[in-house]
Amino acid sequence: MTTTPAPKLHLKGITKSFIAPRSGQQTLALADVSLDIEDGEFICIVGPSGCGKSTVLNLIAGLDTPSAGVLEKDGKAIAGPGADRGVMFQDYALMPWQTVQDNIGFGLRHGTPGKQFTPQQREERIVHFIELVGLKGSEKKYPHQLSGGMRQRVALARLLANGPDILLMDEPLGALDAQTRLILQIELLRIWGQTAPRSQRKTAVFITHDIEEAVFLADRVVVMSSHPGRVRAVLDIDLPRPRDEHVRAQPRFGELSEQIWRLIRDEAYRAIDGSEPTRTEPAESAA
Ligand SMILES: Nc1ncnc2c1ncn2[C@@H]1O[C@H](COP(=O)(O)OP(=O)(O)OP(=O)(O)O)[C@@H](O)[C@H]1O
Repeated sequence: MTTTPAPKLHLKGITKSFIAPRSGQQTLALADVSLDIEDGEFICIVGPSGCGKSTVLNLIAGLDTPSAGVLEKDGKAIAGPGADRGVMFQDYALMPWQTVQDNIGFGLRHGTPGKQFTPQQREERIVHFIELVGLKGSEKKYPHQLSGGMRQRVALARLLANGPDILLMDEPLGALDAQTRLILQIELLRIWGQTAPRSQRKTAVFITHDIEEAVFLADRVVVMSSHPGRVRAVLDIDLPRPRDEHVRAQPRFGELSEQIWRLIRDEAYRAIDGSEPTRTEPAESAA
């Protein structure tokens, strides 16, 4: 009898409550969130503001613990942060007093249990990842000398240099201008390895508010709803890979984007000002 391998990430019935220290008021951020993510999958999570996207990511990163439910990586409970899961945020989180190469090499210098690099290995990795993210020639620059897009390339190189097998990204492109963002979406797929076999790709969990970004990047899009945060739908993005900017012109790209927008628009309107959307077509039930 053959046994099926455990999913890369397994979330079952996850609940997360926050209790305000002073008032004692409880916020139910997540309720009964279940999701399996396979090795090498690119998952995007979208949903209205406050639906718990960052909370899900922080739990997987081990930066917080669930109030209830099962949270496993490779069949083992996630008990805290680890070098096997790298996190990248919107605000670069670079050290301003260090050069590009020193920022990228930071985690390598300090090492992690079971993962130590010799000085030569460190140098080789820094050079490799600087080239991979397209920063050759900027090694000695400081963050203030870089554009926002270049800073996020540094953050991505630092994330990859540490060799995690899961990439956790919380709106990493959210602060960039529209053109830079489109370019970095394409770059991210290249760096992730969309032309490589699935077995060589890293598992990626990517949070975004941008529906088209999610459709462009993802193998599957998880749509969340809020109060409390739940998984409302999981959509397969059946657009072929490798993808480039031309995929946006495909009718299927528009259909998928529209389908996701229909799932979140009522809550998105309410999150802004409590208003209801003006309907231009019959309301659709959740998938
Ligand atoms: N440390 C915390 N203490 C108290 N409440 C929290 C904490 N972190 C998150 N929350 C609450 O949990 C809910 C989910 O927050 P979370 O940041 O995960 O949502 P989100 O979908 O990532 O939001 P956004 O899209 O605005 O970034 C919100 O109601 C938020 O106020």
